[in-house]
Amino acid sequence: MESPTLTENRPYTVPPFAKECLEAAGEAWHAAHDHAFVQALADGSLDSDRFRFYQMQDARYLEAFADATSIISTRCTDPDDKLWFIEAAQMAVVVEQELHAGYGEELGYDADDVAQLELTPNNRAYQNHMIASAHTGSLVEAVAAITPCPWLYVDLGQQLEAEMGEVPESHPYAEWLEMYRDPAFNEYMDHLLERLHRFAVAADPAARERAKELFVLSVRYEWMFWDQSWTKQEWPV
Ligand SMILES: Cc1ncc(CN)c(N)n1
Repeated sequence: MESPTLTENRPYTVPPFAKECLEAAGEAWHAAHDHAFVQALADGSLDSDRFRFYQMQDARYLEAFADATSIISTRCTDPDDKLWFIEAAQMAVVVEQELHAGYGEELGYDADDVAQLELTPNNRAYQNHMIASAHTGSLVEAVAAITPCPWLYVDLGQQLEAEMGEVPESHPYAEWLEMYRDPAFNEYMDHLLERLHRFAVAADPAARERAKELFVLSVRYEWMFWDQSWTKQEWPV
């Protein structure tokens, strides 16, 4: 089935700059949706070792996402923007803790195991990319680098919902699938994409171009995150 990911049909507003970013990411966006890890996660055939690998790396990734959004909050001058990014950081930490509590118990790891985990090359590179953009980019660049994280998953959750319908209780990854199709994310996306667009309008053309590049890089890193979990990536030396 052709993924509906580049169409206009989303239950939240996609302002012009966000649309430009999405179009720039085109092929990588589709590739991330179509990765073998995602297909296996959706049809339930993914082995639990790969899922465990993904979840543990992801718990650490979400800590970096929370750090990046916290840094962005310090760079916002508008109090509503500041608060929104603080809340986004808080939400990422809460989600991470829920993942530990739920899948951690089932898959046999705890918060200490996650803390001691060696990050894969791809995870480390993605984290550094977000944190560096948050520190050194203009506001629109900083936000562009963190946007694919929620957007790609929300898009994927809604695409899978359209394809699969209700998730059977017996599905091994039902909780994960249910989480990213939660309609509460539509409001989150409205707020995030509105800010991305507003910061782009306030930026100069060169910063807008750089922001688009950072957005595309994050989409590529999203593909690489699935891939590292599929191959259980290790450092080559
Ligand atoms: C790597 C990654 N990207 C996105 C998400 C969804 N917030 C996540 N949990 N992990």
